[in-house]
Amino acid sequence: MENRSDKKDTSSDKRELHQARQGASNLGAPHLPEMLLNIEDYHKVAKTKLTKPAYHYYANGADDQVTLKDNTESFKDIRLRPRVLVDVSNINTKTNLLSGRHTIDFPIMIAPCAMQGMAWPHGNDNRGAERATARAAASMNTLMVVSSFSTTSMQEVIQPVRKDHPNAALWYQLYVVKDRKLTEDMVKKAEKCGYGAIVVTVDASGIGNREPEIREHFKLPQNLSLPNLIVKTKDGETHSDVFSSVIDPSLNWKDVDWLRSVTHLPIIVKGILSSEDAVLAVKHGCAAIIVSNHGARQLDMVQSTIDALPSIVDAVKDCGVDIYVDGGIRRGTDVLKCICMGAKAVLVARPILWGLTVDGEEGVKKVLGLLKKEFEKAMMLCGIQDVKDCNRDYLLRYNKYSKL
Ligand SMILES: Cc1cc2nc3c(=O)[nH]c(=O)nc-3n(C[C@H](O)[C@H](O)[C@H](O)COP(=O)(O)O)c2cc1C
Ligand SMILES: CCCCCCC(=O)C(=O)O
Repeated sequence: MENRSDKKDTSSDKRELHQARQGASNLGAPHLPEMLLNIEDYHKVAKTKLTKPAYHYYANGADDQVTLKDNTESFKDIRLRPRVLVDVSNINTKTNLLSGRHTIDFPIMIAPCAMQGMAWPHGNDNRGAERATARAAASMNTLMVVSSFSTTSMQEVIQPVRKDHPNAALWYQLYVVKDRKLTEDMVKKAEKCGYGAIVVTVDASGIGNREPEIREHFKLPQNLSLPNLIVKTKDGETHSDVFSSVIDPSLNWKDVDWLRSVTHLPIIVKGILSSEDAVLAVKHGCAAIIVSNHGARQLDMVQSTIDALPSIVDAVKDCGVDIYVDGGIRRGTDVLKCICMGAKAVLVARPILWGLTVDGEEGVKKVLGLLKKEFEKAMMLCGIQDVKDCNRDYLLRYNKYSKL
């Protein structure tokens, strides 16, 4: 594929890959995918396969990337407090979403991720990437949120996957664009072709300052396009230019009411970091909230999402809305901490891109499978039989050893 090159491997990337291979061959692993034991293993290999600009676009955060680090590090400040002598011979991770509208096998969903085409390892069919991710989600019985900036149109993602998996659960992530007619058309199209909810992203009035991708002159490769928004990138235009030319920074709560008036689909707001905004989301009729800092790609220096979660849960837990969270989730124990803290489910983005880069649909399935297995094991070893029984008694604030 045009946008891939083996030349950009740094010696430290190569060393890491060699060590990963070495480690696995010491364990007698037969070939590469077998020895990718965790999300970080997938990340290391994906880094060697992507072009440098694409890697930096996917991996990095805004400004000094303080929040990017916090998103993962904050999980370490929370420790688990297991209970013993509980029958954990059957672990139940099935999760209902949006008052039973969907049931997923385990509470880990795929977050909206723009431009997956750059992570597609199988050459020419540029519509393959998001389709592969959708198939992987469906075959694992979980849910994918498709980005407005997908490199495959929303219809071309959902139609083929629904042939094999008629109940495949997909939501459409909406960027509200200046052209409200186009926004409305996107929403109506999503409803018509079978998406189960509209996830409106509210933390991107402009694109964050992501210096590594600016240094790498990142832009969408010529062989890819953004068909949902009918955006054709012009020569010399950065993706940040494209974003500012289409996205509407005047977006406000009245638009959420307007969105509700143009569709029957549930509206989910993505990008909530304060309890005040969570309460407003409930007042404006949203069906769910995604606690998110956009993978630390927008405003640096905001709270990590696991730290923002408890006060939001406390503010709206009795209001009948689902609360989901994303950001820095890389281990099953991270998932468990989120669910015990009060989230109904989590979403992951970068781990999915690493899986897709390494092995297409299979890679995404493996990544989801790894997280699922780790989550089940964490539940089992914590003495939790059913996701419904997760609560804050299983958590400790590490530094103070105090209960949450
Ligand atoms: C490469 C990339 C593209 C993204 N594109 C979108 C997008 O189109 N819409 C959106 O709402 N969020 C987008 N996000 C944010 C994710 O949906 C999610 O909030 C965040 O990345 C989760 O953190 P994680 O990557 O640490 O799992 C993107 C994230 C990444 C890494
Ligand atoms: C012109 C394409 C901009 C896509 C922005 C997608 C996004 O949300 C991200 O975090 O990146």
